[in-house]
Amino acid sequence: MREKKSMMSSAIIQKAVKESFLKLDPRVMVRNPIMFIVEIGFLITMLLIFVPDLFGGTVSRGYNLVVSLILLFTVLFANFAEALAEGRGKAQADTLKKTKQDIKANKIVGHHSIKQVVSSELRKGDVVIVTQGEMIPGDGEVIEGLASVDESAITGESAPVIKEAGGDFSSVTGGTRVVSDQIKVRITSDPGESFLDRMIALVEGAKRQKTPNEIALSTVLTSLTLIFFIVVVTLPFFGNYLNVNLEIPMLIALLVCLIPTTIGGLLSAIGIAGMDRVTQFNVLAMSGKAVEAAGDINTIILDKTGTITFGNRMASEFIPVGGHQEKETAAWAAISSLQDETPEGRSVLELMKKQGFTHDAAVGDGAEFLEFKAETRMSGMDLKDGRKVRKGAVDAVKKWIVAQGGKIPKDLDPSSDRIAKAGGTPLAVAVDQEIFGLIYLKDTVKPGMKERFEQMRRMGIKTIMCTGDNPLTAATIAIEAGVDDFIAESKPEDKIAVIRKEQAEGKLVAMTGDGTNDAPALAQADVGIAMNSGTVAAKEAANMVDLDSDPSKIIEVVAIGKQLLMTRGALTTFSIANDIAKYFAIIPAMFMLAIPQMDALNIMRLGSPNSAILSALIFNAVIIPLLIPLAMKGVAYKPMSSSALLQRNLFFYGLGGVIVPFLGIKLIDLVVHLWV
Ligand SMILES: Nc1ncnc2c1ncn2[C@@H]1O[C@H](COP(=O)(O)OP(=O)(O)OP(=O)(O)O)[C@@H](O)[C@H]1O
Ligand SMILES: [K+]
Ligand SMILES: [Mg+2]
Repeated sequence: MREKKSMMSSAIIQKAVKESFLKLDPRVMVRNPIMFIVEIGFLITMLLIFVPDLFGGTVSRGYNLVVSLILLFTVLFANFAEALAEGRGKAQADTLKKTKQDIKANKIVGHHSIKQVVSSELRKGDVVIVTQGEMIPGDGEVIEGLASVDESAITGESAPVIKEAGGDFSSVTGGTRVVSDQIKVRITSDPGESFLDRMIALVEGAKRQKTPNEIALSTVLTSLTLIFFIVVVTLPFFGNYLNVNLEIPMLIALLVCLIPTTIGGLLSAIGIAGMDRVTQFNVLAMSGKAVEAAGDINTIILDKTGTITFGNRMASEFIPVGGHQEKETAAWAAISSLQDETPEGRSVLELMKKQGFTHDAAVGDGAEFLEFKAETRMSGMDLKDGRKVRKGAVDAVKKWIVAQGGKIPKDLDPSSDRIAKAGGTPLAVAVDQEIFGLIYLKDTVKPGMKERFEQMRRMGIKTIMCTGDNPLTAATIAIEAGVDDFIAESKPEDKIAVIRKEQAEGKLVAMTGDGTNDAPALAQADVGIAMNSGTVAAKEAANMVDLDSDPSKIIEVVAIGKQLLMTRGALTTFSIANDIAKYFAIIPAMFMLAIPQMDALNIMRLGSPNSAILSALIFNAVIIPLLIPLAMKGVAYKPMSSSALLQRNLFFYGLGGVIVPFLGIKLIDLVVHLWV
């Protein structure tokens, strides 16, 4: 995916040329009513080449030939724009399809036996073992072990990433390769529904649907076309009344010049290219609608761990409280983590070993494990002898202790505040009614966050950090990262509540997250961006997946969305403004053909009525390919408020749209007039 910087290869261009002819098929053309009318115009004038007086006209075969050729090229240019925009995605899809071969899989059957199957036989729920050097046969979740995985086939990033059971780094993608160790993976998708399948369909544009914005604009443009059609069709009656004979090819030329062919020809290319820019950015957008919504976002919700910080929260210190000893704190912390497969849990056991502490190994026998839940914000063990061991967020453990009639040691809060003020996460360790101490989980803010959030502020976007962590840690990280606001101790439902509240105020909300606990909020947000490193649940709930797992990339996604909306707006403005000049070229010419005394109307001083009409028509055709680069690359975007941008663009493309064709038509006429 990453080898895609070169904008257009000659292979893509060749293919697009071929496609532009194939798209002439009327069954394809009707989907674009504006260009379909041009195609009909082409067919009628072509007919007139052979039977010039079919409608009683006097226009020569040669003139009809020229008009019909210009119309043909107008349609071909529009088709070419669309085919070119589709081209890169199709080429990428071909590369991805090569990745998607049948992979050998070691499926676990029964209790311990392993059966070799091919990846296409795997179903949701199957468990496979993948060892160093092997390809992961399907999308899934690591349920046991830890391995480094080369995901370059999907993300283009060559550095391997660590995948491990439990926590937010457990999801693996089919078609990627394990480069060290061994993992047990539970398959989460049926054949044909994998991430790679979805990705292929996306870049191929197979499932491309028009966005609501696009549909609205198409409707307006089609209505405009209909109005012009009615005007042009009724013109001959006026002509009759004035005793002026208006020729059919001239009327067709007039109609084609008046209807918004520029935007009509480029509209779908703009949309496809916008989606493509997002993909080039290593973000998979499930719909164009999401990309456009990103362009209008007012608020962004981010989670803290793994999004703003690196998220590899490691235990770094045991801090005893209430007169206990460090070794007791370490031992109970370890016991609470014996079966805790989260990175946090495992780091507790590692720290205990590193610091030379031990715990009574027999304590864990026959104990019942309570896995970490975002709702309880605790994990632990119910021991066989009835004792309950817990570790978790300090406020959660405090509540648990109080509920059992226990007391909170005086030195707990000062110690936990010290950790929190340093940006760390304190976990309290408790047994029954007693708190033994704290675990200091360290985490670091990713570099460059402050600048990025500052950029968002300039775009007029508010950033809110939502974390399950305590208010003090949250405040420290919020200040360090430079977010506008934060919400601490938030459970999954609180994240949704924040989003709903913003939405109720009429705001469009984006959310980035990686955890299973983020999934509901990702679904509720107008734009939900999941990290590729995140859990399967998060990725399924979101409408975009960032393959690089870089949450700050949301800025670029917003910028691309804005750029897409702006490009469409700018070219629509340009297209409609354009028609004014054509009007001044064609209308006088038509009447001058019939009433030579109307020469005063020829304000553009064009060579002859016939050359004026051809020049306007040629300009109308060539402006489409000339604008293809702009449609594909998008108009320039700088972070500033939407209204300032809108004014700037209206001025630039509106005025430009009026002036450019006057110059263009005049120039073309200087040449065309030599022959006509
Ligand atoms: N394995 C664990 N055992 C016990 N408690 C934990 C464990 N992991 C995290 N916690 C506690 O639960 C809180 C919420 O953790 P979680 O990872 O769900 O946060 P979150 O809502 O995703 O927010 P963020 O990811 O932004 O920190 C943590 O701040 C921590 O205090
Ligand atoms: K036009
Ligand atoms: Mg999280």
